[in-house]
Amino acid sequence: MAEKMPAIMKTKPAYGAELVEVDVPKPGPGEVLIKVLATSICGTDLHIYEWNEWAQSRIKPPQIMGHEVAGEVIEVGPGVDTLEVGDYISAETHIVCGKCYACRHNRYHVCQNTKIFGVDMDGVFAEYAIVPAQNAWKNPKDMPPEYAALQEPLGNAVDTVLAGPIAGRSTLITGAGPLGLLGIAVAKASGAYPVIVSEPSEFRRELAKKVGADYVINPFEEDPVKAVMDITDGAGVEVFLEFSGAPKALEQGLAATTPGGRVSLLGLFPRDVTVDFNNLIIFKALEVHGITGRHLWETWYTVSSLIQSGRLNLDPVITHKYKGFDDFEEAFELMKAGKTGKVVFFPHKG
Ligand SMILES: NC(=O)c1ccc[n+]([C@@H]2O[C@H](COP(=O)([O-])OP(=O)(O)OC[C@H]3O[C@@H](n4cnc5c(N)ncnc54)[C@H](O)[C@@H]3O)[C@@H](O)[C@H]2O)c1
Ligand SMILES: C[C@@H](O)[C@H](N)C(=O)O
Ligand SMILES: [Zn+2]
Ligand SMILES: [Zn+2]
Repeated sequence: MAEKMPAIMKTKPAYGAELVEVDVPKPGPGEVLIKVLATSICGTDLHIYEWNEWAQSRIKPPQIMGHEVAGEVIEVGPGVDTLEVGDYISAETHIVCGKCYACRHNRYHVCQNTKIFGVDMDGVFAEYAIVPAQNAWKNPKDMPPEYAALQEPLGNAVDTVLAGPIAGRSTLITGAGPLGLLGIAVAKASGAYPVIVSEPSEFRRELAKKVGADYVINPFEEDPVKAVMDITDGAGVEVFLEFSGAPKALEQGLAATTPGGRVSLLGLFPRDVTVDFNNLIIFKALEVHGITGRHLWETWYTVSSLIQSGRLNLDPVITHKYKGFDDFEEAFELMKAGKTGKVVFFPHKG
């Protein structure tokens, strides 16, 4: 095996990243080394690339980027008895402590000591990467690597869509970025109807339709609340799923939700938001969920089963595939311009 490998690294506290040659790492106790078969770009990677305020406060360059991954175990570190060479795995990216108050209540998804690959330590945008054995998820051998890598963000979408009943429920999804598109796929596979999507980008509205949205709305050209009321005969939607992080979308979605309906919020807002709590939430008796990460490990079982069921329409979500990392800057710039769904790298060119 090679001793050096290419990796996309955040080398400096500034915009961008570099493709560098680094040593192939050695797995320490409790870790495995994987050959990365597929790895996809998350919005968080874009924030790190752009070096926004959040990235500046959290990331300590130099560091290999990336956290969504599928790979084959090629070396097992000391003390690992749950994995062996040849296993085909994906990874839960949250490394949880198992000791804090939340963990001891089985709320690992809100562990207060969470560390994340590619955020708090070297990540997976490389030919080989280290994964702690406790974070590995074994995949069926016939799952395509690009789907296997998508399981992590799919977990975010599954927790958002399935935070309450969805089958046969009218559903509004705001934001059809990569996460919202996965949300549409999960909602459709789970029997939601009609699925109404509000998204300003024409490119992404088209993708939303391909994934299965029943109606798409441009919120910059028509009033989404009126459009939802027209589609639902004045009732409003039973389920509102927020995937945009846009304050206006939150307000419109709450207004478009039927009294007694369910609201699940995944999108992260760029600043504090002001909402008319009395009229839009309390007097409407809405059920509101904040969504973060994935439930360990229930969500992974659901995600894996949904993919294996063949009912998730994922192909239109994956808009860009790259062999190797040579064109990584193009990939990030396209994603930044909103001209992509999910972008997947296959690090090994052969
Ligand atoms: N809570 C979590 O654990 C978690 C995990 C991953 C991502 N996120 C967040 O989820 C959100 C979605 O992630 P993504 O990668 O798809 O982001 P993204 O920025 O690519 O997608 C957001 C989409 O919302 C659209 N949008 C903008 N204004 C809108 C409006 N007024 N109404 C409707 N749509 C609007 C944009 O055009 C874009 O397509 C982000 O805010 C991200 O930070 C949260
Ligand atoms: C870090 C973030 O991007 C990751 N996808 C999560 O679920 O938490
Ligand atoms: Zn992510
Ligand atoms: Zn913990």
